Amino acid sequence: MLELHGISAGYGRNAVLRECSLKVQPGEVVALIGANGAGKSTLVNTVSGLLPCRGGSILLDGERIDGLSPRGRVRRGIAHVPEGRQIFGGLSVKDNLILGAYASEEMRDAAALQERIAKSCHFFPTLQDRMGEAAGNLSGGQQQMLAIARGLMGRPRYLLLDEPSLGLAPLLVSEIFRLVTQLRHAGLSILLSEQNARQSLKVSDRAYVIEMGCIVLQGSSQEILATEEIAEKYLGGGPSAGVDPKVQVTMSARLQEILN
Ligand SMILES: Nc1ncnc2c1ncn2[C@@H]1O[C@H](COP(=O)(O)OP(=O)(O)OP(=O)(O)O)[C@@H](O)[C@H]1O
Repeated sequence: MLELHGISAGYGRNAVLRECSLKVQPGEVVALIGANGAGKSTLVNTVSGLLPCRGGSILLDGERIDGLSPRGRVRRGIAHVPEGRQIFGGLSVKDNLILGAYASEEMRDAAALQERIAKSCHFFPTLQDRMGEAAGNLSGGQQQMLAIARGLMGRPRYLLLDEPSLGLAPLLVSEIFRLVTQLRHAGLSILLSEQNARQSLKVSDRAYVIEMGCIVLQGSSQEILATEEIAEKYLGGGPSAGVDPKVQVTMSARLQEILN
């Protein structure tokens, strides 16, 4: 199990996360939902070690990992698929994948590496066909697939997906959420950070809502989907909503921004 206990983190004088606690149990998909700037990426970066904790602790299977380097955490089975894909556009698809195995011994064994690439691309046949191409030539959706496949190269047990649907066309967004379910069936436990609240609640078991660096609500995703306040803030209408579009127009700009 991955557990965060009272995590605080920030940038310089900007304290962002305030005593956030959260857990991902084996086999679970857990959604972390919140508006732009709520602190989702900061929390995910703190789990993967890109950002140090200023307080609290992170445990994996009961052992503290918050003192480990990002590489050490990859070795313990945590992969981070960052917001914005962060692929290397000038490198080939294959080289981007190989970078995902940087923490692994298999980096030095060509046959093992090849096998790892094949396994990581199991869900992404398009990537298999475009191994030699520059990653920058891929579409946004394909780049997101590549970022996820690169994460799988570390053979993770826990996958941190930061805003995987961001900037994608609606059809691809649905594809990404279907993929989350497939990855879960393949045995991965997933922390899914998303602004797309409705779809992430539909594919997750449990969810946490983060506002201004604080976890303000947690529960089963079904419960949260049915919560009036959440429906109004994040889903564009009440839970029973035969939502009148005229009512939606009255919602604040901030709430509109995070509608699906
Ligand atoms: N590198 C940074 N330096 C300083 N402040 C930052 C940095 N990254 C994020 N912040 C600030 O931390 C707060 C939380 O940002 P964060 O990116 O974690 O939010 P988010 O919920 O992931 O939203 P988004 O969807 O915009 O990424 C914001 O106020 C943001 O301006």
